[in-house]
Amino acid sequence: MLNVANISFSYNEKPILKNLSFNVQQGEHIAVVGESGCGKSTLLKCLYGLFDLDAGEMFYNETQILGPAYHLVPGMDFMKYLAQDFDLMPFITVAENIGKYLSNFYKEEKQQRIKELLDMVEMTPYANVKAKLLSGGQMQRVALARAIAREPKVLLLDEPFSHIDSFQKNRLRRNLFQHLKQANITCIVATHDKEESLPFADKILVMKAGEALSFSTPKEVYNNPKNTYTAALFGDINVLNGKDFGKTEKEIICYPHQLHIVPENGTPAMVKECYYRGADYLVIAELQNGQRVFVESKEPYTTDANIALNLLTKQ
Ligand SMILES: Nc1ncnc2c1ncn2[C@@H]1O[C@H](COP(=O)(O)OP(=O)(O)OP(=O)(O)O)[C@@H](O)[C@H]1O
Repeated sequence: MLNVANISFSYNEKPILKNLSFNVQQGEHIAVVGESGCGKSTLLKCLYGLFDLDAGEMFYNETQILGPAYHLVPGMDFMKYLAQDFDLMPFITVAENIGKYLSNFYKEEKQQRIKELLDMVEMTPYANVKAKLLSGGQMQRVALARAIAREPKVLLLDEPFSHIDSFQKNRLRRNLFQHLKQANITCIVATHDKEESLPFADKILVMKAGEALSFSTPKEVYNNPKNTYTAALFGDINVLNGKDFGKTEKEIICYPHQLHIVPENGTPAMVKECYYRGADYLVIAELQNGQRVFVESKEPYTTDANIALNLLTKQ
């Protein structure tokens, strides 16, 4: 188990992490989410032992995670940390980069493992290409394969798919996260992308200005966001006055798919903008009090069309 207890950290006296605590069971997948600059990367670096904490403690089972003041070479050997820069060796091949930390003693096993990893990140055709000739997305895939080559106990990933195009991203995520689950590797991923946190994480840590706002399952965080900050991490949101929609609750946070356009007996609104999104349309409509709201719709609407809205929430 990874146990993080009341940790705080500052860069040059500027407080960045503020009294964070959470526990992660072996094999769990944690997504760390929050607006840019809230401290996600700094948290991963602290967890890896790259910095000395101002306060608090971190343990992996009985081993305390300590910073550079206690280690000649910072970083814990049972963990792998994949930073946003990939740090590949440019003049050796893709296969050699992936096998860099694998033992040369068992040559056949090493080649087999490299083959498996190349397959997983869909880089087999590039096995013999020098790393310096790869695109950013290809480098990121090789760096991912290298990070898990020796099966760490804990894997820390900072925006691991940021350079990978959407054709490959989803498949790659499924390949990687399934592999980590099967191998019982604990995985902590800093991400901006709800497609990465909601489907794969066991728990989501929501951070704001270095503090933990919540640490809960994706369903709980998404369905019952404690505040507009949390809800807005998953896309457009509406903050409605419940009374405008026949509810008693005063302030209601809802997503565009929870507002439905109905034929009649709804809250009147006028369409202002309409955007095609592939599977549906995002309609921006104005209520009679002037508030603009986001509504998901199967049909397109023209500007100035009069519509009626129904709010579907638990309240
Ligand atoms: N080496 C550093 N020295 C001083 N301040 C830093 C350093 N690295 C980061 N910071 C500051 O610490 C804060 C947190 O940065 P961090 O990179 O951890 O955020 P983040 O949530 O990962 O952001 P992003 O999502 O944009 O990657 C920011 O205000 C940043 O400017």
